Amino acid sequence: MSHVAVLGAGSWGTAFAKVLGDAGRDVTIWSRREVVAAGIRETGCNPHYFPDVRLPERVTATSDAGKAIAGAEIVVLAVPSQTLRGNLADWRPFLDSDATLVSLMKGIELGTTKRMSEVVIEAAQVPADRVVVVSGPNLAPEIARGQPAATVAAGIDLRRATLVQDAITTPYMRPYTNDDVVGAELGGAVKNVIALAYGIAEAMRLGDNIKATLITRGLAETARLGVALGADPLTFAGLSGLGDLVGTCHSPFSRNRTFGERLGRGETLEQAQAAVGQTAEGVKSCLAIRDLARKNNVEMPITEQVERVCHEGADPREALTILMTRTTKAE
Ligand SMILES: NC(=O)C1=CN([C@@H]2O[C@H](COP(=O)(O)OP(=O)(O)OC[C@H]3O[C@@H](n4cnc5c(N)ncnc54)[C@H](O)[C@@H]3O)[C@@H](O)[C@H]2O)C=CC1
Ligand SMILES: O=C(CO)COP(=O)(O)O
Repeated sequence: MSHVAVLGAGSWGTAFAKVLGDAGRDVTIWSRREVVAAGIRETGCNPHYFPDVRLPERVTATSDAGKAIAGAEIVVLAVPSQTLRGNLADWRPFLDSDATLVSLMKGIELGTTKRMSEVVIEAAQVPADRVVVVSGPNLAPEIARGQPAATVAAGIDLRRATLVQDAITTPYMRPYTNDDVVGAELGGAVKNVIALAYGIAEAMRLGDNIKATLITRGLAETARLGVALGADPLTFAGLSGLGDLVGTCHSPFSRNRTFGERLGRGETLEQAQAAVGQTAEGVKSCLAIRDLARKNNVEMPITEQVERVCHEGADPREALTILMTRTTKAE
């Protein structure tokens, strides 16, 4: 069995590599920074993300992307959504003509409003059936510690989705296949925006009723956009929809929720960014999702207000008033 390359040594790339290793795969992690790759090789842990989590012996690391990718049957992409296109331009010469590309990203590209699998298809110049999206309630710190979780491997080619499912099945990870790539990706990207709103509500101590409302109406606007783009509405009731939305909103590990809490306490975007450090995809993706919704004549009121708070300096209290005083309508 050939090895798996995981491109990106951040929080999810590292935890995902551990899952693959625990499932019996040989894994090479690519890190942009040699110091991180060397740290993994020398200590068997990723000292920058999970210093207390021992990676399986089958997991190694390099800062040479060509070495990581060469001969890999599965190439996992675990970088920030907004850098993916540029990264793939560098990696394309190394990609095998039949490798399955796995997208872990939960964002929408700024400017193009493309989903991550669309970016992969364009930038890596591969047919759509080679891409599998993995998405679900998968907070990396829990998975790195072996706490149980489930996820979805979504691909239009069931053979490749099953290949990925098999490669990440462990006693603590239960993956399901699905053929709704659009639904899986939108669920993952929009839940980050809703988690920002949830975090704001949490910090402002607005109560549990409004937090439940944000989850429910957030899912409604996610599904509205998804259906307009061809997704199966049922996908949004699954792990990559409701599952991820609830998991992210509830978890103190969520960078998006934490970012929202900081905004809700009155911090600026820059202050919140400096404090959170890691990728909080919703902050940039809220712009792209708002644009995608407008292009498709889909109403996404929560996303609109999150974008105003993040990028237009709107006061969260005013954003809430706008949401609460919209024209009343049927559910
Ligand atoms: N952390 C989590 O619990 C989960 C994250 N995700 C998604 O996975 C994706 C990656 O997130 P994380 O690993 O958590 O983020 P992270 O912030 O922990 O790590 C991102 C990694 O990308 C690297 N990076 C930054 N700029 C880069 C560039 N220009 N080129 C190449 N690499 C660059 C960073 O050095 C870091 O190693 C995101 O789309 C996120 O939404 C999905 C499920 C769970
Ligand atoms: O996608 C995630 C859990 O499924 C991680 O969420 P955050 O990026 O908000 O930490």
